[in-house]
Amino acid sequence: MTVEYIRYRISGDTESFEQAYARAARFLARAPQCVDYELSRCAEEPSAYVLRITWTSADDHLKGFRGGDLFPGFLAEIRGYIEAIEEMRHYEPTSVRGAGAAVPTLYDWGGGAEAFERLTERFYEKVVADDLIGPLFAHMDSAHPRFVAMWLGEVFGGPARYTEERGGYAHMLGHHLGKAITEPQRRRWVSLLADAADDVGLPDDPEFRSAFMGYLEWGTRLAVANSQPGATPPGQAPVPHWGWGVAPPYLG
Ligand code: HEM
Repeated sequence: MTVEYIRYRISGDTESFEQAYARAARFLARAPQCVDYELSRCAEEPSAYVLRITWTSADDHLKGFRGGDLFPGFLAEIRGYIEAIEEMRHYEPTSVRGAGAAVPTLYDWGGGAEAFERLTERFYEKVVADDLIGPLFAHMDSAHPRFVAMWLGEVFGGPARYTEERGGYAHMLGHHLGKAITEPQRRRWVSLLADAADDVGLPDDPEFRSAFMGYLEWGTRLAVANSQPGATPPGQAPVPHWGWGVAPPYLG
């Protein structure tokens, strides 16, 4: 991915400039090389604008988009502003990136470490009593519920305790390899965890529960695939960080 920044200084009619870009943006929206775009206006100096376009790669932009069918229509809309460009360059994103705390993490919303520990305690009480998946956990460590709470906490935006104290993704993966988990077992696992979430009073608002269940659906499908005989999943990978998706809590 590459990020293109185009800085403009518009002398005169800024409204026409914004309207021209609103029309040009229709071509960006249809371009498979374009990840996203945003035109921002300077608050301190309203004649200054920055257009940010994320492209799948610089080559995709320069050869794919510029050489493709959409470019002539795009250019026709904004040709009159080429003289007003002060900078037009590609930037490679660095590893310094992240989200602030304006939106709470699922971990905080869910109630933090204590809530996830209550959840897994209750969950594994149900698991060991279950005829379909109980036998898989017959030899589980008594600290297992706490370890899984640490994993879930880290995934949902809490401290990286599973990585720091337990070995991260590679360790979690090692526990699933060769277990040959079946689809009915996966479903039961998800269903018992959802029941446990109700039992211990995890938030039941639609936003939290849909994000929570989304992760469980994703994670359990991976667990099934990785547990099959002969599966060769990547041995090292980052612990996923799950967010709210398209429906964060409505904060007014
Ligand atoms: C989102 C899905 C899942 C997550 C996040 C998850 C998480 C984990 C973690 C973190 C461990 C290792 C705990 C430790 O450090 O000791 C573990 C072990 C294990 N998991 Fe999962 N798991 C998932 C799905 C499943 C499913 C669907 C099954 C089977 C139905 C399963 C069966 C097991 C078993 C049998 C172990 C080893 C237990 C033992 O210590 O004997 N997991 N899981």
